[in-house]
Amino acid sequence: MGKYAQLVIGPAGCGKSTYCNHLYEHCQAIKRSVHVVNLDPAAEAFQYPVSLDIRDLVCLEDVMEELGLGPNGGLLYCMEYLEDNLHEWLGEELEGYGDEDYLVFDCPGQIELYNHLSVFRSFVDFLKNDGWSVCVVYCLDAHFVTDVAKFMAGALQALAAMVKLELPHVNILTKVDLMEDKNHLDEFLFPDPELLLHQLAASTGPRFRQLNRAMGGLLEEFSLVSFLPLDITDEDSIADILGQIDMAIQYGEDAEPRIRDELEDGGDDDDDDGGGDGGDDI
Ligand SMILES: Nc1nc2c(ncn2[C@@H]2O[C@H](COP(=O)(O)OP(=O)(O)OP(=O)(O)O)[C@@H](O)[C@H]2O)c(=O)[nH]1
Ligand SMILES: [Mg+2]
Repeated sequence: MGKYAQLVIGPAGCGKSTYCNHLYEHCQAIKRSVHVVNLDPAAEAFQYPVSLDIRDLVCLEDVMEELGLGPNGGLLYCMEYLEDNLHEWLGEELEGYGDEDYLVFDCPGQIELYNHLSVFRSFVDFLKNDGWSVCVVYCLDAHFVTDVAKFMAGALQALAAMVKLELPHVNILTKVDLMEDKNHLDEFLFPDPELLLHQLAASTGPRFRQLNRAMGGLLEEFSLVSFLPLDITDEDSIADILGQIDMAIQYGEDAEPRIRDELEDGGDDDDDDGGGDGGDDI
């Protein structure tokens, strides 16, 4: 069936790890197997079971202590260390995973890691070469939609990651359950640059008009920036998101032929209860 992965990225504290945990629990409930990988060398506690952990390779605390670096410099060092050890460490770890496996990479929150450094580009290139179909899941906190200027900045960051990583890409607006007023939510989920520009003009001085227009034009030209809402209190919300990601990476597309092949091979299935009625063609 193939090997599939999500790379969950986004600004600090936007809800990446919460999304990973929520997705893990949803998959448990629907009996779908996923493995969550911690790629944050500074992470301390997890709500999900960690299948693979960057801290087995490099840990922020040790780096800060041994090299006398601060938290930001230390994190950059850790991620560059990961980049230098992709083949040795990740390659070896991934040998334990194969066809039909689904990994979810919970990444650290500094956006310069995606936009300024080459580590994530090298990381996804490595996964692609190793046969993984990867979808980038870009998380943005719903508080970004309380202010048009903030939203534009967030959408442009998402666009930059999209362009930099060149992968199937899904944007998620997290923490929607915390929004008091959801009346204007749709305007941000499917942003219309013209409308946003109009609102932006009301909150910024006239000398920014051209700059605002250029940024709006950029979003319009790519017409790629739309968001799926994540409300962790609503199970349908995570199911919809997973469905969109499945479509983006064509997860399960060849599942049907596999079932057919198994039936043609005699189909002496071990467990299933009432599944065998007829079964001539599916
Ligand atoms: N109500 C609500 N709280 C959330 C949601 N997502 C995250 N939070 C809270 O926001 C805080 C940060 O969430 P995390 O999931 O740790 O965010 P993160 O993006 O993994 O953070 P870093 O890894 O540090 O960049 C935590 O207190 C979460 O409980 C959400 O969808 N709804
Ligand atoms: Mg996290």
